[in-house]
Amino acid sequence: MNHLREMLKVYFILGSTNCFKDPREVLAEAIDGGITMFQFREKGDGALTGVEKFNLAKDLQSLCRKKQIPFIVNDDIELALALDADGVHIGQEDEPASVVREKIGNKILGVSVHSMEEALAALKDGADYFGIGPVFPTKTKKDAKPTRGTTLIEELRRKGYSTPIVGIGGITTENASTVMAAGADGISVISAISHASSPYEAAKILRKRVESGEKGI
Ligand SMILES: Cc1ncc(COP(=O)(O)OP(=O)(O)O)c(N)n1
Ligand SMILES: Cc1ncsc1CCOP(=O)(O)O
Ligand SMILES: [Mg+2]
Repeated sequence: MNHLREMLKVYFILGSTNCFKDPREVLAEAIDGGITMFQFREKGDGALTGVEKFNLAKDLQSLCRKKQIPFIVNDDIELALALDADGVHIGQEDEPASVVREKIGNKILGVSVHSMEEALAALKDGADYFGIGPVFPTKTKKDAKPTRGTTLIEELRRKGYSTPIVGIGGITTENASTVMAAGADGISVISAISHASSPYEAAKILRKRVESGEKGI
């Protein structure tokens, strides 16, 4: 867990409904471009289920393993355990974090939080990192909470909490540096990479922005 902060720098999330070409191709390019962590999130209209979902997850995990990129599963704890994934990400509408922590042992546990109260509860329940957002407007998650900018990230840092944090929601090469400046350890994106004409170039620029803190154009 020592390197969790480093691994969160450019955290790419993908499922088959987020891309216009084969997700395996998109992930392979994103890995070559420099993503540092990956989340399999198979959700939304037309999402795969059953054996098709399992097989896609297995293929994506195998791409991650070849390049030592941590592989996290969104929501589906049983899938994460079946694949021996590196961790899971859950939100406030998913299984309670305390129950998930019991099920997954010392695998990475990410929890979405939207307030100080949720953050403190998640810490008590064993969260390793927070996903905070949507920072900016997003079209990718239909049931996303209202956009709140970087206020919660700033509040947590101002109050001295050092828990690893990623900002999520509407993050692009242009605004990634704002999220880092607020105190995040990294940025989590779907469409900025999955919809890019070159997922390789998009991942490469995001990595550069996160590491240099430079504003994009
Ligand atoms: C890194 C990261 N942060 C937040 C989320 C959102 O999780 P959740 O609120 O459970 O919503 P869904 O992704 O399940 O629709 C995330 N997945 N990853
Ligand atoms: C999963 C999730 N949780 C909060 S916003 C969001 C969607 C992020 O997608 P994008 O990077 O395309 O805005
Ligand atoms: Mg969820």
